Amino acid sequence: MQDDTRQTDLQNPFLAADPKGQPQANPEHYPLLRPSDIHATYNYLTPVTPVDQEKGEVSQDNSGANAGQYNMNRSESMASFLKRNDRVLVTWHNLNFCVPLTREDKALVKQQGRKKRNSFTAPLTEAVQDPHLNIRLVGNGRKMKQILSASNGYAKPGEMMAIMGASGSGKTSLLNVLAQRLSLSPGAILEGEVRMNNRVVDSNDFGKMGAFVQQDDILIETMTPRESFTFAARLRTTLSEKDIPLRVQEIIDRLALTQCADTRIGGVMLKGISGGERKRTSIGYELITDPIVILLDEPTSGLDSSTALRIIKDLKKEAMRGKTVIATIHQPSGSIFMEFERLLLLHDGYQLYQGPLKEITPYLNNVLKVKMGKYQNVADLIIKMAQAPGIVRFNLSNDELKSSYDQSIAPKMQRQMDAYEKKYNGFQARFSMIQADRSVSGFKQFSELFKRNLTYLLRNPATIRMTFINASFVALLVLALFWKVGEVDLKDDEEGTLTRRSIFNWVGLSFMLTNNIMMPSVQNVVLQMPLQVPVFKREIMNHMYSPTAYFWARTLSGIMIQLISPTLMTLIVFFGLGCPITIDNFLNFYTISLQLTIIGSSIGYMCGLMFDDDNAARGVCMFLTLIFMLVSGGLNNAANYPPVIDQIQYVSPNRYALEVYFRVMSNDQTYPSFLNYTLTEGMLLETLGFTRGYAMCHYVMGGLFGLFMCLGWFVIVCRNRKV
Ligand SMILES: Nc1ncnc2c1ncn2[C@@H]1O[C@H](COP(=O)(O)OP(=O)(O)OP(=O)(O)O)[C@@H](O)[C@H]1O
Repeated sequence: MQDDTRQTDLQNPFLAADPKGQPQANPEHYPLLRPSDIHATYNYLTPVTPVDQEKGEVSQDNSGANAGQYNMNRSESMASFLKRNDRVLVTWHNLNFCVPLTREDKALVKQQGRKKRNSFTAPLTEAVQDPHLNIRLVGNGRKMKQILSASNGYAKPGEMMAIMGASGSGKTSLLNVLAQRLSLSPGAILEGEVRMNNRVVDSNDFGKMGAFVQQDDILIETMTPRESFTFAARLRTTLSEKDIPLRVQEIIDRLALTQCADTRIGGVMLKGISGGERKRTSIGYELITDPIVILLDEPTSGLDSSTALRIIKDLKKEAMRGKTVIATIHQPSGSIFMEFERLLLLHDGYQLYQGPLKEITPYLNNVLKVKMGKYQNVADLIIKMAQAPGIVRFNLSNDELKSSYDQSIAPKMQRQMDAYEKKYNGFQARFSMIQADRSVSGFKQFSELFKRNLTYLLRNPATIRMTFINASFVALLVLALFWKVGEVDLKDDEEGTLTRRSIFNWVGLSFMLTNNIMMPSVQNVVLQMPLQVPVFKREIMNHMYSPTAYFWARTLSGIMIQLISPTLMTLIVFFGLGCPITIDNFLNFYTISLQLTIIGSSIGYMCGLMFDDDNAARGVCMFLTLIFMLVSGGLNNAANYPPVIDQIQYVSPNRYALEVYFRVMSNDQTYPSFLNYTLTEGMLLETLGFTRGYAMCHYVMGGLFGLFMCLGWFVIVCRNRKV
């Protein structure tokens, strides 16, 4: 038995260079397990003889799967199983995928009102079928939209498979099902199985050994490709700090990103690398983990033909390294189309063709009797055929395409799939470098995310500039309105006019400060939340880090930037208000401004995480801040609220902040004597209902910060517990 060399991909022993220097899968180098790795319960078989005697693909397969075979102990975890496998046959069996009806679907169903018994029966349903909308009734009589219907198929290692079909035919849904990304479709029902090397995968398995490249390039725009790859390598691989730069450079070279490796990725607001480079960066971000299976949703969309071809050729190289590559593709050029080995054609969730690319033309000519022009692009023709069969041949219908597939292709495909499953059953090779079980500590996840988010914020000039401009503008406005309002001599104010005026000013000042610090801190966070949510969703689905690590890193780094605002505000405003300049007053003023800011941010995070819809998040934030403002004691006397409203002021940060600002102004003043009594600070505070005191206000503000942060953390954990 050969030795299982546990090498990294930098010295991939499974590749042999062909004379042109292209990496080639080398069947002779597939290592088997070391004797020490053999679990006692593995039942080793002698090298497998070709399992399928049928002429065709299986007997011609040179993927090296015959090198050895064992039956996996069912109690063994998928993680340890996959560690021994780097060549994965992906198969899927009888997939029926239904999603809840959208409001538009329901309206359509109502309109059509025509219900017909469904011809195919799956245990899932009793059914009603409509020609435009596949409706199924699930167990409890609920109607659902069927997106994939009895889909079977396989993709082999070393090959690239194209999934084609018109828009809405179910390509992305199939890819999502293969990647077990079911959390993207809440309420969806999936029947059938996805297997890898004949082992049924569950929702946690794919992220540990495969990669999914989404259609949209979801990247942090202020980072460079090199920084992005390094971040992914730190959190998703077991490579040492010494090896990470080498691995990153290897990916950069492999995807020809050298020229832009240190340029910011950019986005809508920030010019960065080109569209093709962005797409290759997205692919590299996933390839950094050296995944065994690579799924890509429309990797060429929006790119010019030469860039698209280049990307497909890059992917082809990955397939030649022994990876299983499956990509959905929409109207490819002839040259791109010819790079694929295998094709799956979908229409409304049904399969119309599946097999080697080279067999599509004979199938069209001989079975479907479709005449092709000499220079016709086959890819164009089959897309047209899937959309409107009558265009490519008179009288050709979708029903004929389906029945032709069922009769001519499905049985043979099924036999080949069974044969391959036997052949790849438990096939073993080198260790995968993806972290099967996340071994990066929670603290490491936190520190990497903290660094990334801080860099993101600091490199975002607009954010920093706006923070400075906003804080300075508000501070100057406050000074313009309340310049030296604390510097009045009340001593001989026997009429009390000056005193009333001053108290009115101090309350107004405190109210304005409270709102102008709280509101921007809430809004800054809520407005920024949507920018990073797609990145979070993608990474959390890849199990890169935990929601807890993300939450604390994101909020604490965000709050650090937010602290600029109250600091600037205090420095500009405090000395111009005419309040007694003492250390105590300054510290109280500054501390309460900081506390108000961080509470505002925590409310923003809590609401931003609670809703997917930005408008809903903004709406709830506005509502909360408005309520807190109304019970702050700035608009009416804090001692005189009606009973229910009175309770709200206990959780209103504005209420405590306003009291502290007022105390700073009223502190150390010399109060006048009237006919019957002498006004004191205590009397004044009691009359206005500001009776909590400095210490209590600061403690409660600390508690409220903790409360809103914990609520935000609770929301993010609950909302992502099923990912
Ligand atoms: N979670 C869902 N809820 C409701 N409808 C859905 C859901 N997922 C997919 N669909 C619907 O299923 C159909 C197939 O969607 P899918 O995204 O798989 O198509 P596609 O072939 O990838 O299309 P395109 O090429 O335009 O991306 C579409 O009509 C889509 O609106």
